[in-house]
Amino acid sequence: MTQSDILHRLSETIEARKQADTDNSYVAKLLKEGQDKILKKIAEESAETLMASKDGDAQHVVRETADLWFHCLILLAHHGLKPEDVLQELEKREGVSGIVEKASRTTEKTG
Ligand SMILES: N=c1c2ncn([C@@H]3O[C@H](COP(=O)(O)OP(=O)(O)OP(=O)(O)O)[C@@H](O)[C@H]3O)c2ncn1[C@@H]1O[C@H](COP(=O)(O)O)[C@@H](O)[C@H]1O
Repeated sequence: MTQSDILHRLSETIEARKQADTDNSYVAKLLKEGQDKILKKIAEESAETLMASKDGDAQHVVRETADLWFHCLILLAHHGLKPEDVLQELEKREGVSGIVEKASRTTEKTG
């Protein structure tokens, strides 16, 4: 078992929470509240990550990024997606420099 398996296990838990009692589950409650509430949490956790970074506290950055990733997993589940979909996208991009990718987009527009 690798450490990255936690993303898979957590997404399975989140998926199962679609049927769970909202009184006993934070995830079930947030999924029930819907997209706007999930997006609000992501905005909050993003802002908290920015503030932790500006404070220069590395362990605080880790905790806030965990909150942010966790809420992004809930957003993916809301859309019927899994972390594997994002990991696949990152794999597709592997080895392609952002500078090269951006240049190819510019050429597409002007060419
Ligand atoms: N990883 C997490 C996790 N990270 C953060 N959180 C919760 O996310 C919330 C983050 O919100 P905030 O930090 O803004 O705290 P808050 O002020 O209480 O937030 P509000 O909801 O009141 O706005 C807190 O309630 C945290 O406890 C998490 N809750 C659950 N998980 C995982 O999800 C699984 C399922 O959780 P339940 O659905 O609650 O059983 C758990 O077993 C864990 O593995």
